[in-house]
Amino acid sequence: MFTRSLRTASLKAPRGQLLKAPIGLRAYSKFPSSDKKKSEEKSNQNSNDQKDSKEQKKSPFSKGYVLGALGILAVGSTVLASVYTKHEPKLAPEPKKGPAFSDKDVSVIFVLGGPGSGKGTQCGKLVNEKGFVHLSAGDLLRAEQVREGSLDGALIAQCIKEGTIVPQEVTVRLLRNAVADNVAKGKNKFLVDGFPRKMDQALTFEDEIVKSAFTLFFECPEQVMLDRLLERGKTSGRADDNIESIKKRFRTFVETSMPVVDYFDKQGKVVKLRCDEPVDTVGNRVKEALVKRGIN
Ligand SMILES: Nc1ncnc2c1ncn2[C@@H]1O[C@H](COP(=O)(O)OP(=O)(O)OP(=O)(O)O)[C@@H](O)[C@H]1O
Ligand SMILES: O=c1ccn([C@@H]2O[C@H](COP(=O)(O)O)[C@@H](O)[C@H]2O)c(=O)[nH]1
Repeated sequence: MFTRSLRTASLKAPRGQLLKAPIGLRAYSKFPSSDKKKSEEKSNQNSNDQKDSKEQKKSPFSKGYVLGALGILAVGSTVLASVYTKHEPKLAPEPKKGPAFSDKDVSVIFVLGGPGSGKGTQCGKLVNEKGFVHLSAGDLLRAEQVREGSLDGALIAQCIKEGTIVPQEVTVRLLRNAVADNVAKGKNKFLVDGFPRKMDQALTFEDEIVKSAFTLFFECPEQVMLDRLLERGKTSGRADDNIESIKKRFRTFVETSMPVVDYFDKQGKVVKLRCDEPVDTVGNRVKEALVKRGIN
């Protein structure tokens, strides 16, 4: 009530004069008026009210009708909604897709080992002697890094320099494309070199591309690898063949990549080879290991 009177206060009028404010406000007006005026006003008010109530009875859009209709609509829509919710079909879980290729048609050997253990060198020999396709994850990343229009170039460059692992989405995508391109050309024997370097990569590759046949693991003392990499760094032009990056790569290898080797080892799928001997000696060991696994 006080609030309503306050609202009328802005309507300035001489003392005793009726304010031309809306009906609701007039009722709360504090300004005095004569009795006659009061009774005239009251009778006007009553006749207005009677008119209103007659009109309300006549019109289908009167307050009562509208409120009633709205109520019916509200109840009806609630009932309908509950019926439809009950019968709404539940979303079926997405079916698991499985690898793109069967390991009966496509043969993948993972080649792992510390940086500088000689993976690339031995893969090169097997390409010439056994007709494998050599896919080096590092080479694919380096090519992507400098590819015009690549969105991942800067990220790849930073990971390589820091010796960290590029997010799997990037590397798995590059490998998936490379495998598919080669399969389309009728090639089906792959050496996947320097991959998987992290557990998520191993799981995604085997879930989405193809299950690996086994892993060749090159064991090599750290000092030997260091000497080889520093020597290679004199001519390789690689951003990570320097002492700072090499130390970081060694740490990543032990902390992040060795768990992958252990994971496959527990499945009996790792062939371990010493590789701190001349290239051809190591090469012969590799070939013997392949023969033992049925690859001639
Ligand atoms: N058995 C070996 N004896 C001596 N030197 C070797 C031997 N194998 C490879 N090398 C040399 O060591 C260096 C590293 O070899 P390679 O590039 O094959 O290693 P990697 O494991 O592929 O390294 P990264 O993981 O860094 O690419 C090369 O300069 C290579 O010529
Ligand atoms: O699966 C991978 C493989 C490589 N990287 C990055 O590339 C460099 C160099 O790899 P090399 O096999 O020695 O050529 C490696 O240190 C990683 O930074 C990767 O992220 N994921």
